[in-house]
Amino acid sequence: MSRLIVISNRVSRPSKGGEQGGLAVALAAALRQSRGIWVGWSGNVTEKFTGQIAFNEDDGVKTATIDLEEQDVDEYYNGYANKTLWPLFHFRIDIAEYARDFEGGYNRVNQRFADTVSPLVEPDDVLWVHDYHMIPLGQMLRRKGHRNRIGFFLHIPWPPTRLLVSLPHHSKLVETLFAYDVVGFHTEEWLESFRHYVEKEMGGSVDGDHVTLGGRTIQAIACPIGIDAPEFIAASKGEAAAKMQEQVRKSLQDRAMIVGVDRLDYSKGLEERFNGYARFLKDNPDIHRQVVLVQIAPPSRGEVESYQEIRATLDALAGRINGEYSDVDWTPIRYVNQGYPRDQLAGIYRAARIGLVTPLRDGMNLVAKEYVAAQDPEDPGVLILSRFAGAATQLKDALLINPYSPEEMSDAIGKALRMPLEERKRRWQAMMQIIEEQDVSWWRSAFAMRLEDAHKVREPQEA
Ligand SMILES: O=P(O)(O)OC[C@H]1O[C@H](O[C@H]2O[C@H](CO)[C@@H](O)[C@H](O)[C@H]2O)[C@H](O)[C@@H](O)[C@@H]1O
Ligand SMILES: O=c1ccn([C@@H]2O[C@H](COP(=O)(O)OP(=O)(O)O)[C@@H](O)[C@H]2O)c(=O)[nH]1
Repeated sequence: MSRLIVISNRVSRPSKGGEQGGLAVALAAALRQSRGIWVGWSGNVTEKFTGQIAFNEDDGVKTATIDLEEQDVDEYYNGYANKTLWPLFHFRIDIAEYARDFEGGYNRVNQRFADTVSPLVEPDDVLWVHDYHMIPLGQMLRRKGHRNRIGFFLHIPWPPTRLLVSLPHHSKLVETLFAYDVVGFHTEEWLESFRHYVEKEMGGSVDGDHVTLGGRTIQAIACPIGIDAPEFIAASKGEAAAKMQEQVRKSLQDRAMIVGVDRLDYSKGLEERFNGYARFLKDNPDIHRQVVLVQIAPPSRGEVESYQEIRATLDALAGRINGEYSDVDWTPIRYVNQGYPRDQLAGIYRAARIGLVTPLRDGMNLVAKEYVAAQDPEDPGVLILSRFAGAATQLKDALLINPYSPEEMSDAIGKALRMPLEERKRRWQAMMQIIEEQDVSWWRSAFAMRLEDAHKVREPQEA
């Protein structure tokens, strides 16, 4: 087995236990098996960039991290990644910011990562680069002479061509993807948009999974990420989950709970969700005191203005809805700005009659899969899912809705609350089958196999 080098903005530490995402779990297993290494930003800011690499080993996973300067964080992470690419790739060109400094900082930090990774790379290593923070990294590594297999996975949507062209130097950025051997997306829709851009905007060609530009052929594939299903099912039956479930149930006093769990991000559609729920309250005065929406929304990317704005909007909206509908002994929305470890989240999901997952646009959305996996098979809750989440392409037995429509959301909540046990079980079983079949290990192996094959394509190209 070749050694795996994973490179991503954030590096997860396995010993943090309950706070780990499925991605971290899957990659940690592969890194352990191959005695690989995970490279990324430490999350720390240093006065002057030194390039010094901090090596650590955490539960058998080796990590190599670097500190960044304040200007790097401003221009690369807060700037180009989260003020430019994130909104644009989530179709929000109205709030995307285009500044030369951001682009410069993004390229500078990617070059810092290339300089960090390069001396660690051995000829047989397989490299796997993750997400929109690191798009040009592969090209920078090729320029340093590395001929290894290098894959790239985009965890967020790929926007339609007519939106992508609003990015200054868009083709320069997209061209860098042709340094990779395999480029992965969560869904066929994002893949299709990528192919469309390459054909229409750059004059490239597409032949099945092979996409060619200027004599370079890469494999571009759709490969949806999954969760660590066995681990999550076990967590939902574990002690921490049971304790949390009991605590939540007691507080509900027999009311049906609707749960939302999202980073506090405008792409997650929280404003529209609150409005949809308010519409449900307006349409169903008889059910008022029988439901509670628990919205868990840990703050995210707080240095970015659009995130400060959505936070203020939601504070006001939750207050307004609660003010309008609350009674002395009932509050319709519990709005919680703190995060929970995943083993406790599993208990919260299990206590909820409805999982309300309504992003306006989302690469995948793992919360939707976790909600389903945490349910009691004998009495499962109902998932209401935005048709604009990547997860909707797999979880077709959820109640799929348009998150922009308060009426659709209101109707779906009513339908979910009334749904007979047999239908709930049937829908849950169908979703669970996919979640278990296409779990995170499946995702990792499927991508790794493509990367293995890709090398056979790459060699003749370079001969
Ligand atoms: O690192 P942050 O800036 O705090 O953001 C957290 C992560 O958010 C994004 O997640 C995406 O990846 C998920 C897994 O594939 C997917 O389910 C979800 O739809 C995406 O939004 C981001 O892409 C990650 O890089 C961030 O670490
Ligand atoms: O309080 C929280 C809220 C979320 N999460 C985890 O954060 C991830 C969110 O992933 P998702 O794909 O839904 O969205 P993203 O935030 O990556 O865009 C999921 O694994 C959640 O279990 C968590 O551990 N604690």
